[in-house]
Amino acid sequence: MRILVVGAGATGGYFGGRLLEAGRDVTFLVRPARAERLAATGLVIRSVHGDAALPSPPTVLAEDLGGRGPFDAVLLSCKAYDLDAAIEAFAPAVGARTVVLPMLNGMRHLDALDARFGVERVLGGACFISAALDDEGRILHRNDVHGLVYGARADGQRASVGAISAAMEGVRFNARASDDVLLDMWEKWAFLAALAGATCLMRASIGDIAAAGGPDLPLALLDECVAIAASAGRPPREKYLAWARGILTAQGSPMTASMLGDVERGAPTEADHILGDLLRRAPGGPGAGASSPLRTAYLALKAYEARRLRERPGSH
Ligand SMILES: NC(=O)C1=CN([C@@H]2O[C@H](COP(=O)(O)OP(=O)(O)OC[C@H]3O[C@@H](n4cnc5c(N)ncnc54)[C@H](OP(=O)(O)O)[C@@H]3O)[C@@H](O)[C@H]2O)C=CC1
Ligand SMILES: CC(C)(CO)C(=O)C(=O)O
Repeated sequence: MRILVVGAGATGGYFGGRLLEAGRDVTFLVRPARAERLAATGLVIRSVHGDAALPSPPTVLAEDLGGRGPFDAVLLSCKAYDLDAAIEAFAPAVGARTVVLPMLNGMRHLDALDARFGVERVLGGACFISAALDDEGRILHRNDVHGLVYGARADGQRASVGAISAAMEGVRFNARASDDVLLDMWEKWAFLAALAGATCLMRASIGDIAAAGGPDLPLALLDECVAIAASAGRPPREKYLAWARGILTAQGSPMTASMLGDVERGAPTEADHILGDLLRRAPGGPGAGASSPLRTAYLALKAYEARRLRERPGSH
């Protein structure tokens, strides 16, 4: 299976790197700066599950992709705000039998991918990991979770899902084909939105929020997100919710959403994709819960973005 991994950042670099480590036919679609860095240093992963140093990982720039023919699978790992440009960049790799497996958080990217390639080309997917790049461009795996779930969204995708499962056999992460991948995505989205909303609003970890006596905040956010998921016909399973509530209120937990890392670095965020899109889908419309915690968290992030753009005009 020829796999094109779009982006070699935290998630693309980790899961693509693990596939490459296992000897799979992987090429990374990257932009020039990342291509230069990977050529100089290789792809380096630091993880509790074992480090990897992959010299000269195969890379391709968008302008050279046209001559490479269609790939069998595209693993999409850009941030949501780069989605439109990324779609145009990898489109030449998508042929009549290619499937796209997106790893982004949230859901709205599915609409953009379906519109460009057709739903029959687009699987559902989500990844479970906490990872980031360090100053040297190495991938730091920051917890002990490394899962990738994927599954069919349309008739006729069963064979592609089977082929992906075969390609993932023996790799150093947990791969799982799901019979209800949209539910998996909604569950992760509801949890992440609560985590991102609470940790970005408080600029603190889950443990710090609990120590301040505020674990009701992530729980209220979760309840709101769960109600939106339910109104979309995808109520999270009780077992998942029990897990999520435990994580969101754990004493001493250093957990934050990767979005807080983006804020602390002064980087753009996926606030619209993760929080704004949930609000847009809220029963009664985005304005219905004017004083809702989700709306407050979203506004805090939009205010951060407004300030960022004011202070750094011309940035993303
Ligand atoms: N980090 C985490 O722990 C987790 C993240 N996620 C989700 O995964 C998604 C990706 O996040 P993450 O991996 O952290 O993000 P990163 O910013 O670390 O990586 C994204 C990569 O995509 C690349 N990219 C963007 N546009 C293009 C393009 N047109 N062509 C080629 N490469 C491109 C960027 O390249 P460049 O280097 O040139 O900027 C960057 O390296 C997000 O939706 C996030 O919410 C999900 C679970 C955990
Ligand atoms: C919650 C987490 C770490 C889980 O994968 C995540 O997706 C993120 O912070 O972006």
